[in-house]
Amino acid sequence: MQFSKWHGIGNDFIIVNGLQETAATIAKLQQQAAFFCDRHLGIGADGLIIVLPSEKADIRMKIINSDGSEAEMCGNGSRCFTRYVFENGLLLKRQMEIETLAGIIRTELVDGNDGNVIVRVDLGEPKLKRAQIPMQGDPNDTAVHVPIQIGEQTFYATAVSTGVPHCVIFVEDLKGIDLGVLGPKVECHNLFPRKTNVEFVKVVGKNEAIMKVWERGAGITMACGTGASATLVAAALNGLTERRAVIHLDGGDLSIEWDQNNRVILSGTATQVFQGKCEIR
Ligand SMILES: N[C@@H](CCC[C@H](N)C(=O)O)C(=O)O
Repeated sequence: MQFSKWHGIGNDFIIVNGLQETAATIAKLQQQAAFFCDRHLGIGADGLIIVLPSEKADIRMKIINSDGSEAEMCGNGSRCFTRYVFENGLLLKRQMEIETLAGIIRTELVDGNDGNVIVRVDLGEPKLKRAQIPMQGDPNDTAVHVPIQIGEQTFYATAVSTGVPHCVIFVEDLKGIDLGVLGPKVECHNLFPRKTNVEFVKVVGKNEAIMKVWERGAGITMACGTGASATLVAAALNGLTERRAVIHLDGGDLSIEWDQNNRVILSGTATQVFQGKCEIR
């Protein structure tokens, strides 16, 4: 089977054109996703993306995490997917509608100033998980910023879904956060019955923040597009940033805007690394 390896600022994916594969092969591929994503025994990636036909949109994206679980959506993956389907001639449109388990997202290929191709993703409206804790002074409203207890430590979390669940925690001392220890504890905290992606964030200006991510089903990754988007929404809601900001991640920067129509727009690069062939058993 032919595959391509792509990354969106270091968040990397194996992409397979499922349009030319049988349903049986796609099922096997999905079952073996964890093996293909394994960095020692397989190709190595944070996730596996399969291109499929859609009856509701131009095309469908299936995204499987490196542990084999299926995610509803993927921000960085959708940028890679958009360039992949365009450059391989599977869809000759610079603006496309992509069906995902989180609904239909809209993407657009845009020529950047520096010669880079930028992919813009309209993730739709963010959803807030409002805790049943009355806000001070307003008994009808409920908090978006809630305490979460991890061992001896109490953090304040803002839960936002941008297609997949995110728990955003603002901290002053990002270097003091042991992501490998705290990430899985927050991911599996009982506040999140379907688990969650986890972002620790230091805001460094009204239009700028630094983010580290522990992804549900993948662990520490160099970047997360829906996570950077959830971070911007959480920061703006908490009055920490404006509604447009650059989020700095280990693999590079993403530009996020939460526009006046309540839609979250993510922009960044998508890069092909190599192509190859693998055997499906
Ligand atoms: N890396 C992604 C998110 C992928 C899905 C996530 N691990 C989940 O299970 O929710 C992104 O760029 O958004």
